[in-house]
Amino acid sequence: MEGVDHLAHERNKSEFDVDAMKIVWAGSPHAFDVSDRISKLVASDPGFRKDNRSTLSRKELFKNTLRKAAYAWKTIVDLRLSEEEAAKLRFYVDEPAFTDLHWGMFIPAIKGQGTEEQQQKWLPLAYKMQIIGCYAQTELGHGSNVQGLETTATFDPQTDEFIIHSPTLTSSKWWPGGLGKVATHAIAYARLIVGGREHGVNGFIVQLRSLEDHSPLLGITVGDIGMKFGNGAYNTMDNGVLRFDHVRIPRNQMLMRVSQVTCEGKYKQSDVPRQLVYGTMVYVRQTIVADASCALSRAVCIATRYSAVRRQFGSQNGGPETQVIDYKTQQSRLFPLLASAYAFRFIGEWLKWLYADVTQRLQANDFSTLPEAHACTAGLKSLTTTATADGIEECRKLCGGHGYLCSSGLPELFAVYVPACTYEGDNTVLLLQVARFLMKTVSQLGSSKKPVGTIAYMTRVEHLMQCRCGVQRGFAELSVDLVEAAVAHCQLIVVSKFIEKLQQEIPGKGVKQQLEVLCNIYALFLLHKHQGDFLSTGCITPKHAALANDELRSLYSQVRPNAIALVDAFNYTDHYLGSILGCYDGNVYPKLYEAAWKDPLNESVVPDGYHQYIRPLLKQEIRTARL
Ligand SMILES: CCCCCCCCCCCCC/C=C/C(=O)SCCNC(=O)CCNC(=O)[C@H](O)C(C)(C)COP(=O)(O)OP(=O)(O)OC[C@H]1O[C@@H](n2cnc3c(N)ncnc32)[C@H](O)[C@@H]1OP(=O)(O)O
Ligand SMILES: Cc1cc2nc3c(=O)[nH]c(=O)nc-3n(C[C@H](O)[C@H](O)[C@H](O)COP(=O)(O)OP(=O)(O)OC[C@H]3O[C@@H](n4cnc5c(N)ncnc54)[C@H](O)[C@@H]3O)c2cc1C
Repeated sequence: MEGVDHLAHERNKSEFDVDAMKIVWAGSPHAFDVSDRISKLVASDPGFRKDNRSTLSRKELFKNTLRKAAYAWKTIVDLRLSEEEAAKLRFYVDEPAFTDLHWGMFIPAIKGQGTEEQQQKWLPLAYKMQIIGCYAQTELGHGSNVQGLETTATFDPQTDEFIIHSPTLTSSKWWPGGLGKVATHAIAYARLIVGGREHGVNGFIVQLRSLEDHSPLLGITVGDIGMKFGNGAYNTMDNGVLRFDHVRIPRNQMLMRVSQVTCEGKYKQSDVPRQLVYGTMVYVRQTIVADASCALSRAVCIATRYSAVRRQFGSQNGGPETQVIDYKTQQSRLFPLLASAYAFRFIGEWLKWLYADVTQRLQANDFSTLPEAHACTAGLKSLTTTATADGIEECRKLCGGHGYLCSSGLPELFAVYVPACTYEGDNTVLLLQVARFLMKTVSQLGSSKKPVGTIAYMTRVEHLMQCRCGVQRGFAELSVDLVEAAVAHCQLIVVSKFIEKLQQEIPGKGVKQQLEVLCNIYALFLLHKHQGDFLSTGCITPKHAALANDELRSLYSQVRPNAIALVDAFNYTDHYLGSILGCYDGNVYPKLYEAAWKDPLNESVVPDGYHQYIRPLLKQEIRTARL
């Protein structure tokens, strides 16, 4: 039944103002307006169609991505979209592409690590896309260990140039997105060598391809690294391999905000900390946290709508069967994910604020909050991406068999999302950074350096004061426990920032009450999941644990009538969701049926290969067949 809203009865049950919740989710009325307008613009333009990705070959898929990126750019220019609107457009086009790295890493790297002069030269070219950049840090042999990179940048005072070289196979750059087939330039990370002395890893702007015919420049070997996990999915991206054979670049193409090399061959270090060379990663980790809530909310929206449509068992007197969303077991798997989507939204918002704050301080040469910003971005990136990847897979299972169909949107979402647990820092490696920060803080307890911000609570934990002397010993031996401690620390940040959000004024009938229910679910679900730890450390009693479980059950019942409205508040178009199971009107079965017939396998009734392989089998002629 086209045009009928099969979820209308669910929408009528909701007890809060959905439009007001949409504003809370978007962050502000302005952000809602931009997001709403641009998502509809993309959804209504056939040029941004994406429902055929899983059936295209890699070459077709990639060419289609190039077309879409060019079309998106034309739309941005023709409609004179602002930077904010353009970023939203790329987001709603929803296809990983070289442009993510150009706007998301290449430009931020120049802004963060380039001098004023370098920014003036390179940024206008990059903003107009007259050059296209990528971020070439990882090598075949080293990704996590940035100090272990092998590419060299040796200063030649005779010519005032750097010689960029890949001395070994393992020094080949490997993975950078956009590098394989598109980027004209890279920020390449290499060990800086001046006058025979090494000065650590630094970034260099290196031109890779001709701006006339796109052919690789002298000394550059470059290509794509091959197919990745999943059909379609991240294969729209040209992750690349790159080797340098004594490639010469002018001296002023070393990014020189953190350290400089003069034409006489003198190395100078600014008074900014060396860690600023890692600044682009801090920036991107923060955007990844903000994106986690988008990916998780998308999966949750699909699973929630479908759970209200799907019925199994429980028919009485010939009446309808039970909606699967009414099963307590379904609720206990789904609603904590719904709560997590909201929790991650707010932690993403807070992290954006923290990042803006640290950036402002850095500009004023105040570096005091950098370690906390690094720990928060690293830890929250790890926590939210792990939970989101696991959450998407759980949503697929919550949709039963149909969740496994590409038309559910969930397999592709998982395949695109799961590398977020690895890129921008392997999640375990990042948690070890948080653990290092926590241990350093513990060792300083009782000194004049008082912990502030997200670690202020440490002074209130009696036990920590007692163990502060021994923390620098046995880090590696205790790393498994330390990683768990790092996760707990990050969860504490998420919960406390959710609670802080609720202390603000939140307009709209019933909106705050719904958020309170979700916040309680988020916190109590964690307590339930880790009750062993809480009980064994004496933080709670068995009675507390039982009470938490009772409360969770009651909270799930409170969410149930509002579940559909809570996912409607994400304001996702059917185009963005890309899921038959999650479509707004809930008209799932006719759409699934229709989609099946559009599969290329159904183009002919008798398949290609029948005469060659099936008929000889059936006729027992397999021995004489030419296979
Ligand atoms: C369709 C949607 C589009 C959305 C668009 C969004 C854009 C996003 C695009 C997403 C696409 C993703 C593309 C992926 C890109 C990449 O993956 S780029 C490569 C990323 N690589 C990594 O993340 C590598 C991870 N490794 C590291 O970060 C580091 O090497 C390390 C693990 C931190 C260790 O470094 P090392 O120098 O050995 O450090 P330590 O000795 O451990 O520490 C020294 C001190 O420095 C401090 N520190 C470390 N890192 C930072 C930092 N980033 N900032 C500030 N400080 C840092 C560390 O804490 C130590 O401090 P002290 O203890 O005080 O000494
Ligand atoms: C889709 C995708 C896109 C990417 N895009 C880019 C890009 O644009 N530019 C770029 O430069 N790079 C890019 N990368 C590379 C990415 O940043 C690295 O893969 C990532 O940093 C992890 O490093 P690694 O591959 O060396 O993992 P490894 O460090 O080799 O990890 C392997 C295992 O070892 C463990 N491990 C490693 N070190 C430690 C330790 N000290 N203690 C305990 N365990 C440890 C890890 O936890 C992991 O389980 C991309 C990667 C992917 C998958």
